[in-house]
Amino acid sequence: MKCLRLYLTRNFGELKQAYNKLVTEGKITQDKCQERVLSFLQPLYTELHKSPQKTITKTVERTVEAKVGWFSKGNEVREKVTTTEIWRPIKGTYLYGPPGCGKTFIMDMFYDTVSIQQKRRVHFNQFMLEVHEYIHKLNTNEPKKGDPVPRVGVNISKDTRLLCFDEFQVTDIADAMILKRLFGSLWSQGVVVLATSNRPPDDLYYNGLQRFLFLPFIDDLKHQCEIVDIESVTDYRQVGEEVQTFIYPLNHEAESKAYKIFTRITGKEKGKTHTISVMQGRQLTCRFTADKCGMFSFSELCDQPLGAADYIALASYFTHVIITGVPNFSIHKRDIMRRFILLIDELYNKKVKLICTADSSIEQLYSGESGAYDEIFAFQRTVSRLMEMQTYEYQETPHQA
Ligand SMILES: Nc1ncnc2c1ncn2[C@@H]1O[C@H](COP(=O)(O)OP(=O)(O)OP(=O)(O)O)[C@@H](O)[C@H]1O
Repeated sequence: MKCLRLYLTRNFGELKQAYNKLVTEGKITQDKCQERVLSFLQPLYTELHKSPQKTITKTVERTVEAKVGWFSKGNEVREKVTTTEIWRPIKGTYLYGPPGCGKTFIMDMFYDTVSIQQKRRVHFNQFMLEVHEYIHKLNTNEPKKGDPVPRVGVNISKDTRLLCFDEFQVTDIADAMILKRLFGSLWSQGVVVLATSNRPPDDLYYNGLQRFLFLPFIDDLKHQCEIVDIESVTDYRQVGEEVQTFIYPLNHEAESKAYKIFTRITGKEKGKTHTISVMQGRQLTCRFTADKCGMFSFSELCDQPLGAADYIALASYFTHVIITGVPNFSIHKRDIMRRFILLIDELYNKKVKLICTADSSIEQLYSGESGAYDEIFAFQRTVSRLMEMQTYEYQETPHQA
């Protein structure tokens, strides 16, 4: 418990100094919108270094018991007072804006600069997979203890003071239905949330099923976090120099190029089957692989019932992925498109080197349709990422298994 009590005070402006250093060293371009976000984050940074880190809370549980006996009158009220230590509550930050403008970069800088030990930075999809696995475990091991979701929150809070989420997005009804209870529990324990997202809170789970049940979570989010719009239009992913890893249109030449690239990467003409483990004992069979390079048809990856867990396993194992036959997208095949968006997110997060053969150029893969609000937004991020994945800079970034 002692290590939780930090008696540090940090210099105001430390975050800005870290940013200025990167500018001076020529590693990044000075950006007014990012500097404005830093000024919003500075109070959170300062608060996180103040002591005490923990505070005592009192919970009073009242039960009413009927009096039994000849002379009993009415009911008896009993009170049980429990005192617990929680993190001192601090308002978090929800940072949103368009793809590629540096939200993750700012959050990572914040995360690296904060010197508390009880911090965790995680991709939102990965976090929710872990939460569902945890719920499953509690339901199996402690079936009589009631709703497992708040207990998951309390357990997470034991060693987490600051939770940084990259890419907060809600597309799954299973996630949408537990977020209020999960985050309610985290916030009641004083956990601070810092999240990045492409969408303002009011647009989360925009066309989702039973959205009315999700809306109370949005109110809580706005109450618990400062909502910050980065207000930037710069997409830094478009700036880099490109290498051609997106081959189009689909024809015999494109296909033979894909095989040549496989041979160049692996030194082998033919691939063999390899099975990788996914969560909860599931396995994913990859038909054409050599070393850490896997070649897949688009339909093998996106026209099958695969999800985030499969794509995370894939992106963790392979350093290079070749996808053949990426089609032009349409809202009429929404599931296929959503899986592709998810797949690219995970490959990008782990810095997997991606080679695709496709119907058309990255910019022309999806032209948007009326009523496809969610998809148009989400696909903008995919386009931005596919662009960056073609740059020399990305190609030289090590795989993050
Ligand atoms: N000021 C800057 N100067 C140069 N490069 C930058 C700057 N800010 C961010 N970048 C780079 O731009 C790329 C995109 O940044 P980042 O991933 O943070 O964007 P994002 O807003 O989180 O995008 P998305 O919404 O798609 O997740 C990264 O490679 C990052 O290092």
